Amino acid sequence: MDKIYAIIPVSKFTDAKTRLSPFLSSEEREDLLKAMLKDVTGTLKRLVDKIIIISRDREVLDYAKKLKVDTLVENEDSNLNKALNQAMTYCRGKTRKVLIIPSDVPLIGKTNIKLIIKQASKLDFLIVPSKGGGTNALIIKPCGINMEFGEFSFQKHVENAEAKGFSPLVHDSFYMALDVNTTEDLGEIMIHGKGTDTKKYLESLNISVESIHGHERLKVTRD
Ligand SMILES: Nc1nc2c(ncn2[C@@H]2O[C@H](COP(=O)(O)OP(=O)(O)OP(=O)(O)O)[C@@H](O)[C@H]2O)c(=O)[nH]1
Ligand SMILES: C[C@H](OP(=O)(O)O)C(=O)O
Repeated sequence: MDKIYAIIPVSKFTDAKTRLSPFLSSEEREDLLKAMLKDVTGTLKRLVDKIIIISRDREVLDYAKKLKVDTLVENEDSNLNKALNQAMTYCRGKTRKVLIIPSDVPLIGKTNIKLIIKQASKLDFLIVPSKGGGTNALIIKPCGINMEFGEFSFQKHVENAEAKGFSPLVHDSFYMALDVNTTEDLGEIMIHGKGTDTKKYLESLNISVESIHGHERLKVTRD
């Protein structure tokens, strides 16, 4: 099968996952991101030919080396889309496909990754939607479409693919759609995250989850 490199963009450790404040402290959010990165890279290992973490944060790059994955130092004056373009430009000529995946999707699982790589082997575009209209995975040729991560990126990426004549394959998966941004997402990890470092970390904080039938599905608390 053709070569495929995974690209994981990571902004910074300090004050990461701001939407989880104040439920988690800044240090706890950093440790959560480290646990999620461990789960994501552990799942991808042996399923892709290379894993590249791109970041401007020296601590992130040092942690990536501890996870025994490759690193790219992100250009200054960058942002998420520029970082991905930088990483894909690096991959051009080295691999036929890239799998772009965020750091905050600890439940992706090997079964899903094997399936989307197989599905995408004969296609130029595969996308995994996230809740809230985002994108939780893309498999494309390096620089195959413009990066539109941000507001409602899923639809924008599909439109960019269609404009290039790619028939977009949408891989619909609850586990791959779950990027951890809100307290309720932490509840989903407590329910579905058996065996993950992310769930183990949340348990260490004495976080628990109850099913409620109010305006939210879950009540997430900590001692
Ligand atoms: N390399 C790089 N990665 C980024 C950048 N901005 C966001 N990311 C990463 O892109 C992925 C999705 O971003 P978000 O879900 O917004 O993550 P976040 O910015 O930590 O979350 P919030 O602070 O709650 O918005 C995560 O893996 C982030 O670490 C950036 O400027 N450069
Ligand atoms: C970066 C963004 O993530 P979200 O803010 O939707 O979690 C996206 O998926 O385009």
